[in-house]
Amino acid sequence: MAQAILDVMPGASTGTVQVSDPLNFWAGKRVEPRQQKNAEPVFEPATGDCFFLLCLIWSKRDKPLALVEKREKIAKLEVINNGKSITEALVDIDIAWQCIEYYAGLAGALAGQHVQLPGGAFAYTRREPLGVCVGIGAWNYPFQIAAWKSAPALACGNAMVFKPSPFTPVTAVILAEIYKEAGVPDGLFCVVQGGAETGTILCQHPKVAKVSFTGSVPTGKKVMEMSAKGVKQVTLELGGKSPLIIFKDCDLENAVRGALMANFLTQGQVCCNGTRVFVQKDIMPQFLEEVVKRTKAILVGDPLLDSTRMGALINKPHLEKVLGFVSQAKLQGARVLCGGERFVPSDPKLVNGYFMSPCVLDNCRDDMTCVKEEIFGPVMSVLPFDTEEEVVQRANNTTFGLASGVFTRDISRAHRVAENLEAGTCFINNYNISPVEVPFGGYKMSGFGRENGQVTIEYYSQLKTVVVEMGDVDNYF
Ligand SMILES: NC(=O)C1=CN([C@@H]2O[C@H](COP(=O)(O)OP(=O)(O)OC[C@H]3O[C@@H](n4cnc5c(N)ncnc54)[C@H](O)[C@@H]3O)[C@@H](O)[C@H]2O)C=CC1
Ligand SMILES: NCCCC(=O)O
Repeated sequence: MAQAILDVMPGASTGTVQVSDPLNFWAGKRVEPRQQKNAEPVFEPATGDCFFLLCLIWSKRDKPLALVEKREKIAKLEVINNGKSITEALVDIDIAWQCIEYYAGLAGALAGQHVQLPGGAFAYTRREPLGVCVGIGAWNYPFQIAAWKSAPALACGNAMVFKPSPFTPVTAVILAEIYKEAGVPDGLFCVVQGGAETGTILCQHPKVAKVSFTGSVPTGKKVMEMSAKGVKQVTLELGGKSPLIIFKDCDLENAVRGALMANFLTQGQVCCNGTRVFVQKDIMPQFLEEVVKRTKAILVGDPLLDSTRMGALINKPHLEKVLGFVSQAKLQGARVLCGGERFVPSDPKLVNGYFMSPCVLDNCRDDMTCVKEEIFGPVMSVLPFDTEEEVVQRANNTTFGLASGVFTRDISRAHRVAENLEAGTCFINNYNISPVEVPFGGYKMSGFGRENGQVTIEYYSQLKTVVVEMGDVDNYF
């Protein structure tokens, strides 16, 4: 069971862990897939070695041990599977735990409304579950995404079948076991492994009432299309190309920190990253000097070491894709101020890992591919601007709308810019913090629906109106 995986962890170091336990969770226990075919290797990003064989087809039809106690072990597994640094993985597990606590608390606060009607009649509303919800996760925050989707779903009385990304199948099943230990009835939270085919089966299943998806825009469109056929509700957390606007009156030190937070968490593989960094021309030289100095100082390497600040990208094709964006940016006239190359750590066991040096691009223009498309890697594009009006117009000139940020000491400007930016979140004088109390989700092609915050209850429940007559029926016939 989970212990089997978790018990190997105390002595674990990068390159030593092999996972052999089944990773599907059905009817209260780990189970092997019914058809053991199409096994695909899952690679450890830091070493490039296979550490698990995942069967992609699932044909099944038909006193709590706190998460906080398992925190470090889950974080280590997350690192081995995803490649992010242990420092970040621990934060991710904490956020997952806070999310579960938050919605467990909100469960008892679900309430309807009482409406008085003429003649003593009245009506009330009830929040009821939707039924079976499907969660489809991405590989950048495997455990956290499973928690963000399942916690509100279960709090509202639904069941959830969760499908992790086939690149990061390892930790969702541990969440299932934690729920079981906490008393969640068998079958209420299941984990099904697989890729597009499994995701399609889940989205098309007639007994599924809702799909909550995190991933790319093209796949999100397919999920929406399939769900539409069954009139299923959908939450879509898709990609982004978010603007971060830095005005000359900012606290420069904080703005630089914010730009790093906006670009380099999880090796830059974060949907809400502020990858278009607009800097007011007057402070461009100081900003670039400081941001480059700090970017060069980011320690890339073994993600299980406490000192490491940036680990490995998710897989080889993705690393090549990100490096390809940098090459294309150069061809289109961008200047690489630092990084943007494959990085080979000195530790021999990491030579085949998917590491790259974090990159800052200068001389960028709005029409460049690196400025228009989601790179999903550690690549920051810096763009100069003159006026507030101009920068807001340029910031909004994108089909995405997930997040945005502004650094300024002018409080009126900060709120005006926040109002005018077309994005689901605007950070003022910070970036990429994820308090569970705060709704998270997109505008435009970054999706719709929300995760986190009280409002998410509305996306995992339906409202029933009960009308009560206290007198005689008024009969027209
Ligand atoms: N919004 C975000 O947080 C994320 C965005 N991305 C973006 O997407 C790009 C591609 O990454 P992928 O992992 O291939 O993303 P993807 O969007 O294809 O996959 C996300 C999830 O959807 C599942 N899936 C794939 N095809 C499906 C289908 N037809 N029906 C139902 N489920 C399906 C996958 O198995 C995975 O669990 C990345 O390079 C990045 O730009 C990737 C991960 C997270
Ligand atoms: N902690 C932020 C998660 C955002 C994302 O899913 O990419």
